[in-house]
Amino acid sequence: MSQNPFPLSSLEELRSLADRLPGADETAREGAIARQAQLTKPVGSLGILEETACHFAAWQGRINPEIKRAQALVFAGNHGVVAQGISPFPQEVTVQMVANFRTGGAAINQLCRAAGADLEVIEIDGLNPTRDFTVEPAMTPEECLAALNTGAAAVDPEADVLLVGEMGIGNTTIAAALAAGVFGGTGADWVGPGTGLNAEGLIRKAGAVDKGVALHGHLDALGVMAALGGREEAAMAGAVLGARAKGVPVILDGFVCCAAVAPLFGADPRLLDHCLVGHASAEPGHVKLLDKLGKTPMIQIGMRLGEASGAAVALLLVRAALECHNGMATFAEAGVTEA
Ligand SMILES: O=C(O)c1ccc[n+]([C@@H]2O[C@H](COP(=O)([O-])O)[C@@H](O)[C@H]2O)c1
Ligand SMILES: Cc1cc2nc[nH]c2cc1C
Repeated sequence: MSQNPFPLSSLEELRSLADRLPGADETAREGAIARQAQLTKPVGSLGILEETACHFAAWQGRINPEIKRAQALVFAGNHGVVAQGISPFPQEVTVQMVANFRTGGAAINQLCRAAGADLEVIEIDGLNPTRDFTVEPAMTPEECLAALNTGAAAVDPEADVLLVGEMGIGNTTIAAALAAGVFGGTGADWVGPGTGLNAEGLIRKAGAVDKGVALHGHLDALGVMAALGGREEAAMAGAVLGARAKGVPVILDGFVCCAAVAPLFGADPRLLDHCLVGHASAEPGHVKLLDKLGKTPMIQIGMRLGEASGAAVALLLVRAALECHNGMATFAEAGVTEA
């Protein structure tokens, strides 16, 4: 296990970071798989609950993983590209929803209570909007790095799991641009209605993504993160890496969260190995993006809210998975005849 490499001093460091970050504990994973085979159920009959328990064993480094402290981080940011008319909501909704998170009135407050997670909301750069990527790079590499380091620093090393989410009017356009910038394709391939954009707006949104990709799409995955991304997206990428450095498994949220970490995958796919994807969002780009990232979502229940809500619902299933894994009797203990 290596030293905590944060704060990073340049985005370039991401290229070799996977070699400096801890990997999975394969002995713990094997032990968990062996335990699953001995529990009083036909092998495989608990479906993804079994794989989930083994994932947590590998990334917590113990055969019997536990969740005492679940940390949910919601990063908030604003985006210059809203000037292109790509969201039905005005930019001031970002700060208003941050206030709603703080007073406990948002969906994520209720879901964190239901799932037993502690919520923290972090406004990146005081919600100062990025620049409009259809005109110029959204961020300088230095601004992007600052947001990434903020995200990495926010992770509690005592947490047993991290849920990652965001709030930012316009950021489904950022997500589409990041997906196109990292994996190719046109704006139309990656955009969707987000918070409820109409058909005319969708054409503008796809056009904005195409314009941004034409301007900045020649850049590599890390260049794309700064030029087409957003501050809360960079912070989410940083939190995912900070969690890896601190030995904390991660549950990713929807389209925006997964697009935020796509540049990490572009730099080195191993950087996402400790992450589960909580759900498949109804935003149409998400399922396509998960295919590119090689990730299977835990659930698909038509959610498309963001703010870590899908990750919080998935945490309920992770808790169910670990209760079974740790609490069930083996065939030998229960005196049940094996196949
Ligand atoms: O991540 C998703 O799957 C997702 C899908 C649709 C909407 N959102 C949320 O909606 C906001 C962005 O939507 P928009 O239409 O303003 O781009 C932002 O605050 C996200 O949290 C998020
Ligand atoms: C009301 C509202 C709540 C949200 N939560 C995450 N993104 C959001 C966007 C809007 C518009």
